[in-house]
Amino acid sequence: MKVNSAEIVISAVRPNQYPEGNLPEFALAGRSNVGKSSFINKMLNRKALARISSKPGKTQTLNFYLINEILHFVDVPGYGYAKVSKSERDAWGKMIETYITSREQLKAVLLIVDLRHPPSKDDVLMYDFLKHYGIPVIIIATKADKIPKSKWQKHMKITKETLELKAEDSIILFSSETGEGKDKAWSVMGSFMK
Ligand SMILES: Nc1nc2c(ncn2[C@@H]2O[C@H](COP(=O)(O)OP(=O)(O)OP(=O)(O)O)[C@@H](O)[C@H]2O)c(=O)[nH]1
Ligand SMILES: [Mg+2]
Repeated sequence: MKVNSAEIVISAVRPNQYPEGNLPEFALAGRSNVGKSSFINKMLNRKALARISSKPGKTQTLNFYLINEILHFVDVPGYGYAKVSKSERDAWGKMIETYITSREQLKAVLLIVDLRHPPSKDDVLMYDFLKHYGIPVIIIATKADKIPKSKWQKHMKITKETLELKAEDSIILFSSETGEGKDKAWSVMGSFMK
């Protein structure tokens, strides 16, 4: 897809702050620092629309981005960051659960995992949580540029097996450095927009 416009619409916590209207929506989930914001920027050809940081835990709210006036991307705060207090973690959990279970515009969750390592326990929990609520999932196995191409398929297999990926869900090898997987990601999202 050619991206002509991309803008942040709102940083929301509660449902009454979510954008109105019926545009299809795709949310990004994944471990803190795994590369969710970088994924959004690469998909949109923007250097820094979604804030990237070397410090984990940067994204704290649900950040809604409007793309080409036809869809929303939602950048979700990452999980698994050790230095987060229990009350912050609980608030995060509530915010995500409310969003996932109430947002009818949500077409699929893009679950970002690190291709270099097997999905973490938290990644597996998140995948199971999404499946429990019947949400379609697109696994984005990112940072592919950090391992040799010869190892890609082996790591993809480990990722699929660790998640026990369901047949209806897809997995896409990705790199925010090189743009690997970008066209495929747009095309899989497109199949949810018909
Ligand atoms: N080499 C390489 N580095 C990446 C890639 N994706 C992300 N990074 C780096 O990983 C770090 C974290 O990226 P972010 O996009 O901020 O991660 P995030 O998941 O949004 O993090 P939080 O918002 O804190 O949850 C940054 O230093 C990025 O430059 C990738 O595909 N390849
Ligand atoms: Mg982020």
